[in-house]
Amino acid sequence: MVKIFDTTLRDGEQTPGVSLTPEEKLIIARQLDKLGVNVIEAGFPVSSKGEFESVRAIANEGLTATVCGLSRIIKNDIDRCLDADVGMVHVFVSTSDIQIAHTIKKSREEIVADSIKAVEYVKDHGVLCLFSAMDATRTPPAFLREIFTAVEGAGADIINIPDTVGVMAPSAFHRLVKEVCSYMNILVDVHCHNDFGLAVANSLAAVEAGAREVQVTVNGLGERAGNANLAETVMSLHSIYGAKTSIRTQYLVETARLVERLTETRIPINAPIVGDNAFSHESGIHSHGVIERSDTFEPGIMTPEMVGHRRRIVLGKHTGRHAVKKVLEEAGYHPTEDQLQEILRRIKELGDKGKQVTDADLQTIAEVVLGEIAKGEQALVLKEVAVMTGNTITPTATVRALFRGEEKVLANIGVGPVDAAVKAVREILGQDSLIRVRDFRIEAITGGSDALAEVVIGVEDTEGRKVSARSAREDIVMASVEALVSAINRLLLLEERTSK
Ligand SMILES: CC(=O)SCCNC(=O)CCNC(=O)[C@H](O)C(C)(C)COP(=O)(O)OP(=O)(O)OC[C@H]1O[C@@H](n2cnc3c(N)ncnc32)[C@H](O)[C@@H]1OP(=O)(O)O
Ligand SMILES: CC(C)C(=O)C(=O)O
Repeated sequence: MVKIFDTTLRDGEQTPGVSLTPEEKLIIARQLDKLGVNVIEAGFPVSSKGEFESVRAIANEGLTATVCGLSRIIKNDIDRCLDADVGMVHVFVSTSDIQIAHTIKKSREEIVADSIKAVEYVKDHGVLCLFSAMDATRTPPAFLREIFTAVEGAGADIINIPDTVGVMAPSAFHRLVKEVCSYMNILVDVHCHNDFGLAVANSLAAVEAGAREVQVTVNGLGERAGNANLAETVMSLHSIYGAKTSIRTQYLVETARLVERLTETRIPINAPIVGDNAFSHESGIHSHGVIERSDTFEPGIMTPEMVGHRRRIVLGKHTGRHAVKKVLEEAGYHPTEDQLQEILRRIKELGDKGKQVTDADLQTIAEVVLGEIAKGEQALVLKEVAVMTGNTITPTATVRALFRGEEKVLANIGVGPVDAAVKAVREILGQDSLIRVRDFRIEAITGGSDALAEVVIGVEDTEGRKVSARSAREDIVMASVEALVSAINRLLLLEERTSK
């Protein structure tokens, strides 16, 4: 069993530009608990009043996970953690020569003595103590052994080997962790940074070498290039190493998207496990294989269902006949072989022009080729859009539309006119609407200030059905609203067709 120590709310929040409100931290903590992490490092209580309150709220939430607070080897830092009611205090101190000389500026003897005092003080208060030798991977091994042995003697429950600046190669980290495990009698934990993209590989090497706890963050957030990514580490442990963790993997995508939204840090489309493309296939040969049997072109030992994702066949320049037939059938169309070839030809024509083939494009092509134009009634019909913007007013949009035959007029504000208009359109659907905008891309397709703007919008419902649509206009607000309305109509139609 490998324990999962999540530090999204501490090191993850140290991502430059990210800062969470206490309410947002609590929401994430609840989700991490639902996911099943063993430890939630909720923050660094001494760093601010808000941070202290936030850690205390999480510690008193009645979560199953142990809630941990970070502390320097300073009594006041530890007191703030204890006052915040945490179940574990994580004390850390620099141990590498470079950090000792330029940050903490104490002798090694003082550092060892203060570390012992800090650990004893934590243990005197009856909570768990985790000790980190910061910059362990650039620390002389003999000094690392000296300080780890000293804090173990002082009562530490866990020691952590951080690769603070992410400089280890997996083979070297394996050797280091193995050596530390050979002389420690308590749980060995690792904390890897991703400066060379090796944080997950190093965490896995550490587990192979005997570490039984790994520190990770959702979406790999953290200082600089971030920490070991939780989903990648956990799924590698489960599916490749056959190791057990307490993680309920079916919540991995849900968790990643929640953190993406609250931290406003976008998950790359090709991110492993949780990225939009993690189980998407466009090329004809792959799609054909996957339609026949998914593990022809997927790992198989990890499926979308295992992580709460969905498999998608995406159409474009590289598409083949089998994929188009499958996607059309799922949308309720049954073309003949000739019609299928014609639809495929038109899709490739769009792809050759460098265009993304949206779901709305496919539907339009299919309806033209199958002679089914304008068959379905549009659920949402746009009547009027008005926007106000400027340097002294808050951008505001008013939208008048028919939604399922009922006329509605709604207004909203936004960071800009497009945002305000998009929000107003969403309001038309009602408060309970579970449709949300997932992708939004604006491109100028001609030059100059009168350029034609092309907008591609993707919307998604709670079932994970995704639909994209485009519009092109000189007016960027109108292009955005039209693309959104088109995408919403297509999604509502898809919901109707697929729930029959
Ligand atoms: C690798 C990591 O991620 S470690 C965690 C890093 N996270 C953070 O720093 C986020 C929160 N930090 C903060 O809010 C602030 O830095 C605080 C409140 C902790 C300290 O703020 P300030 O008192 O203004 O000090 P500042 O941040 O400029 O410098 C750090 C001080 O801590 C000392 N320090 C650093 N690590 C330790 C340690 N483990 N034990 C004792 N002292 C330490 C430094 O020597 C320096 O002391 P000095 O002021 O006497 O020179
Ligand atoms: C506090 C320690 C574990 C840390 O964040 C690091 O070394 O990167």
